[in-house]
Amino acid sequence: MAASAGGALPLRTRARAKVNLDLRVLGRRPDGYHELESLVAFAGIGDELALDPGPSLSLTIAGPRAAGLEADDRNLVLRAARAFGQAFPGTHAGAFHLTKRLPVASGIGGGSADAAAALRLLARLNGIALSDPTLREVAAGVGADVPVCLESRARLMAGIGDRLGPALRLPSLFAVLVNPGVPVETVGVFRALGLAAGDRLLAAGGGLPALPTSAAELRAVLARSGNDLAVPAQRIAPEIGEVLERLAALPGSRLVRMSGSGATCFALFDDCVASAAAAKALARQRPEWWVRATLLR
Ligand SMILES: C[C@](O)(CO)[C@H](O)COP(=O)(O)OP(=O)(O)OC[C@H]1O[C@@H](n2ccc(N)nc2=O)[C@H](O)[C@@H]1O
Ligand SMILES: Nc1ncnc2c1ncn2[C@@H]1O[C@H](COP(=O)(O)OP(=O)(O)OP(=O)(O)O)[C@@H](O)[C@H]1O
Repeated sequence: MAASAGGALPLRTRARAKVNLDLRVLGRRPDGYHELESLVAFAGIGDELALDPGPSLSLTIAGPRAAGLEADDRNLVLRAARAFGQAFPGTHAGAFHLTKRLPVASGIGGGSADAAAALRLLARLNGIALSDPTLREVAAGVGADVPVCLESRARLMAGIGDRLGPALRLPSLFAVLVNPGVPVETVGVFRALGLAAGDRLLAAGGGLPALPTSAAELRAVLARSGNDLAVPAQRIAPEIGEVLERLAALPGSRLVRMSGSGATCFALFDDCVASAAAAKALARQRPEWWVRATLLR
């Protein structure tokens, strides 16, 4: 991208994929939203967002996953930027350019990561701290996953995504992420869970007993939990069943799970040699699927 009219180079940030390492649904609030508890990590892969500071707000989109994603007012980058402008009157914006690499509506929060990336760039441009309470409110107003994506650090997420624990230094996990190419809308998966508003099922488990010091220890902790949205998501997208089966059958696959509301699933491996070989083998089996080896941390 060329330098902006004022000579300043565009600001850039990576919008990393969010992965729910586990996810418990505790109940449904009277307003219809679901109370969750989830250990969230972030992948090395993601979209990229650039901001060329200037007088008017705009968005262009390119990249391998841009097809079908409109740069209109519904786009989460523009929604986040408008909400920022309303919360911080008189601040500067400019021309955003999004390179879309993550599959859309896939349970790894691509749109939320893009919205959070827009807020990070606007905060940097206008000298606002990421810890600013108004910025956090803006993030929560754009979407449930946006607050955790603001810093994109591993942490426990609770409430409807608005209660965040401290950033965690998790052991790095060697993962393969797989999406079968079926978009799954989050709202439908929560609906398929079938809870009535006001249903309160479980008390919060309180998260990790102690911070695991090795990937094997973390995997052992994760093996005791799951993703409560996997069963309703499979009713909507039965392909998820095949993704989980194929991931589990790969040599060296240690733990297999769906992220968020699906359909992206992940498998964990001992090292990058095993995860790279597994990704290659699965891409050969199912060339039309989105398959990526990456580090989660
Ligand atoms: C499933 C997760 O991805 C886990 O990280 C998130 O909870 C979903 O986050 P998100 O995609 O940012 O969700 P939003 O765009 O805010 O909400 C989409 C819809 O999902 C439902 N929703 C979302 C979050 C939540 N805790 N309870 C809900 O019931 C609501 O019907 C909402 O209208
Ligand atoms: N920049 C964007 N990138 C992706 N989706 C966007 C964007 N802007 C708006 N959307 C819309 O937001 C919806 C959710 O997309 P997203 O890719 O964030 O889903 P997701 O990965 O399932 O999210 P989550 O894991 O947070 O539930 C889609 O219907 C999509 O059309």
